[in-house]
Amino acid sequence: MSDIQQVAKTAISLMDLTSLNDNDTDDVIVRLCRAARTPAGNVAAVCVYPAFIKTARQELMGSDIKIATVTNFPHGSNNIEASVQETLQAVADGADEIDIVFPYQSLIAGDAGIGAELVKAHREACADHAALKVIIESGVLEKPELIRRASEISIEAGADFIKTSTGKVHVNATPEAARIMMECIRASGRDVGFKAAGGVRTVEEAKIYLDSAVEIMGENWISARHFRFGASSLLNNLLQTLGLQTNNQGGSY
Ligand SMILES: O=C[C@H](O)COP(=O)(O)O
Repeated sequence: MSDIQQVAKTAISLMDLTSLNDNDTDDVIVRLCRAARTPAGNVAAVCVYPAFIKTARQELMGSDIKIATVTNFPHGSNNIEASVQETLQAVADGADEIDIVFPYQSLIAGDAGIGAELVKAHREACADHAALKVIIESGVLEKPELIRRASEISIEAGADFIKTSTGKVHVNATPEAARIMMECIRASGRDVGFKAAGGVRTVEEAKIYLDSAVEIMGENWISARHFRFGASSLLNNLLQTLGLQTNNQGGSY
């Protein structure tokens, strides 16, 4: 197996195979869950809207593939009570992982406190039942000091992962933001993971993030416990890199 094929195989095992479209249906999510079991091994998780947790649960029963969902999504409101209700419901419905959007607009406006409070409240809501992944929307925060601040606040408040992006804004994951975020994880000394999400579509792009992760966190850190790709359109490219046939010609979920 060539180096790039090894990257493709690793990236499959680290993928949150995502469908977060307004026109998603049960059928779309069933197909997503079937695609999640690839000839090169299972992806780490599927990521779906809360309305489809039960469908995914049923389809993935008996597999090791986690069910991730999104709350406070995609705008990152500062409404703690409403967003916590969404998370509690998602956990009750059987989500294994909750990707919440940090109130990034509040941080840009100078309020760091609300982000800390919101993440802490979601930490409590997830308790030991679900992993908490915090989306900081790095492309909108834009400035390195804001990306750093949102990462530090989220880590301090109990995030299990920090995640770059919703995939719903103009600038999503970038290698620069990824480096800043992983450097914050390293500096914190905490057992926190990183998720590059939004706009990652090729094995070559995936390799850039993995190379940075190895450089900053070390090779042993790379596993689904610590590193994920959130992607709707990466899987076909990885399977093609491995010389495996795919039925989904569109390459996008
Ligand atoms: O969390 C994952 C993102 O929403 C996926 O974004 P993407 O559709 O650009 O791959």
